[in-house]
Amino acid sequence: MNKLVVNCQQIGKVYQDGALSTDVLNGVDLQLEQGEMLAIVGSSGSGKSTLLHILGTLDQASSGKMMILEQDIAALSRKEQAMFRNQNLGFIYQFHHLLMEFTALENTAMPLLIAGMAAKQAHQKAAAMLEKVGLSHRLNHKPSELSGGERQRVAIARALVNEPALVLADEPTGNLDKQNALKIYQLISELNQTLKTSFIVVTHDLELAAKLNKSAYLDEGKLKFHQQVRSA
Ligand SMILES: Nc1ncnc2c1ncn2[C@@H]1O[C@H](COP(=O)(O)OP(=O)(O)OP(=O)(O)O)[C@@H](O)[C@H]1O
Repeated sequence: MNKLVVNCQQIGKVYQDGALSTDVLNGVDLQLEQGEMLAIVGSSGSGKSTLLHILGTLDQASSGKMMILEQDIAALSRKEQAMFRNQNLGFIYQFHHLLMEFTALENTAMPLLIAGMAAKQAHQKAAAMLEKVGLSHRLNHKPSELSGGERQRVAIARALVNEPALVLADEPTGNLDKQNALKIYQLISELNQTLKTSFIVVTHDLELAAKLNKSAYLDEGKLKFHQQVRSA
């Protein structure tokens, strides 16, 4: 068995707002091996984004145990968690969240600069990653000068530039037409094959979900797995 990138046991999440308490997750178990790609589907409000935020160490579970890359996340301070995120995790959102005043190259280099890499080396790595996503001819374009699909590819390049072991994607194709959505899937799949990156993808797109190694749906606060559709 490959290394476990995610190992969660009985994750629970209750949002508490004064007297109002909302039970969202209620015993999520999840194991993901290095290089696996998991799709999570589920109805609106079932807790998909909540789970993704917890897995991304951006929010805390109310109960349960979570190991990411064999690290007990609860044992880390907030500062250590931020460093852990920067070094090990990548994030892709439905809306790209690129910085509008910066070019594709500068946006992509950002995680490396934050990690302390020298600007020249960071820009070289960013350019190489933008080439992988087919954008070497758009390095100096700002987000407003790129198409929707191109912006999403920059966001993917930025998520992958520091070679994270795990990428968490929230509706990565939700904002794209069918053709661009397919291109994004192909890109994710290629990067998964070449870099052995693991992906957890929250999506409403059942066609996309069916293409990944594993898929599960969130229901009544628990993850229920569909039969594995293809091996890693
Ligand atoms: N900060 C919060 N405080 C209280 N309740 C919250 C909070 N954040 C989310 N919720 C509730 O938790 C539930 C799950 O929300 P979440 O955003 O995780 O669902 P989702 O499955 O991602 O939905 P969608 O597919 O519509 O994006 C919802 O009922 C939501 O109202």
